[in-house]
Amino acid sequence: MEPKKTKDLKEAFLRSRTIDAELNEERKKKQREVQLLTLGSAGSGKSTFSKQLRVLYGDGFPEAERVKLRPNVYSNVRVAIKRLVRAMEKLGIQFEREESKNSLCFLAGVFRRECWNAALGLARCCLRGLQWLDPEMGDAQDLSENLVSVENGQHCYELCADDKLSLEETVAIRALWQDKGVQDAWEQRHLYHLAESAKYFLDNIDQISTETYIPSVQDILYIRLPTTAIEEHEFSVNGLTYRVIDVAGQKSQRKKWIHFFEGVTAVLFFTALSGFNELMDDDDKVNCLHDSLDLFRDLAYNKWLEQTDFILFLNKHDLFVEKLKTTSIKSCFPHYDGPNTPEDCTDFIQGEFLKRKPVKKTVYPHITCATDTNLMKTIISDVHNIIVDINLRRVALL
Ligand SMILES: Nc1nc2c(ncn2[C@@H]2O[C@H](COP(=O)(O)OP(=O)(O)OP(=O)(O)O)[C@@H](O)[C@H]2O)c(=O)[nH]1
Ligand SMILES: [Mg+2]
Repeated sequence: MEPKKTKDLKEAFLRSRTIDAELNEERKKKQREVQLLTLGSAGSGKSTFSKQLRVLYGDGFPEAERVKLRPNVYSNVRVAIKRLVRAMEKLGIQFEREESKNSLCFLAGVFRRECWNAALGLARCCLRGLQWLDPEMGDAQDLSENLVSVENGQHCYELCADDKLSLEETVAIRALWQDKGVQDAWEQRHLYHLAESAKYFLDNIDQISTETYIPSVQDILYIRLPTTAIEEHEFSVNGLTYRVIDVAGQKSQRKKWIHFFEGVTAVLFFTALSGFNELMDDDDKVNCLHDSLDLFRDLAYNKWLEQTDFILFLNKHDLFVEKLKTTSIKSCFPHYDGPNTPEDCTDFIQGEFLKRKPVKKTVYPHITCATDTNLMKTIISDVHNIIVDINLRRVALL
């Protein structure tokens, strides 16, 4: 019979070999899998980046999927025209043409229906509050967050997402968009909040209102639909599995982000360069770029992200270049005294971000236009190489 000591040794050896094999398998799996957390203010381009991954490495939005997004295009058109008209009131701008008032009257009926929908949304929130009184259903925090997001107009994108744009509505919207007063309000959009893609959709109102309209991939990239719940997407990119976590950028939603800090391979931080002369949608006292800089600093110094590298996307560069033709970044950075060229201004803003990180933290900046698929293909390929590097270092430490 085998002595007990030898038997124990054999068993211990086998156990250790199994553990080694499991660790090896785990390491290999980790080597192939990266967790990417997209962070940044509302509207900075986080979801558009995920959409580009889907275009380039996923199913590319097949027609059946694109049809489903048609109501979102209509919703963007309605929200845009409503905000433009409201801004005219606020800015004291008059319609150029008398007939525009009739168009507005007609649309007011549509907007009223929307108000009913909003009231319905609030009623649903109240119901949730009542459910909270019963400890087994919902929670109070959920109620207050929903109320905040209704107040911020976050839900209005979903509330006016009818599946049809009637002929009368199309005619009225087109007439208003062509009115000089509305165009003046568009020119002054930095004074209130309006999605930049408004022009893209309003210019194409004739095409998108046809019965046979199916949004193109480009249309989908331009749709503005604020993220309201954390979304996870998985893509296979050059042999790596990307698990991308897309969060809601609104101020009221940011406290939820911390739950996703653990196990992150890299943070993809998005900022909208063009926000330098804009106010936030959810806090109209705060400049968008200043908010983004503060947010970046808070995250770069966050102790849970101490070991995590950041990839910084200086996004909406196309809109930034356009704005610089008429506006100086001095409105945002009064101490800036360099030339107002896109190169100098981008360099300066990049420097402002890099100033707001701990010395030891690695941040990889990229200048991007998230709606441009060709450009993003190159950017994602560069970012991929960085992610491979980060991942190799991370796995070596395991
Ligand atoms: N012109 C232009 N538009 C962009 C760019 N990046 C994003 N957009 C548009 O900006 C809007 C907001 O982009 P999203 O990707 O939804 O922003 P987000 O960061 O996910 O916002 P939240 O979900 O609210 O946190 C969309 O209408 C996009 O089409 C860009 O580089 N250039
Ligand atoms: Mg989003």
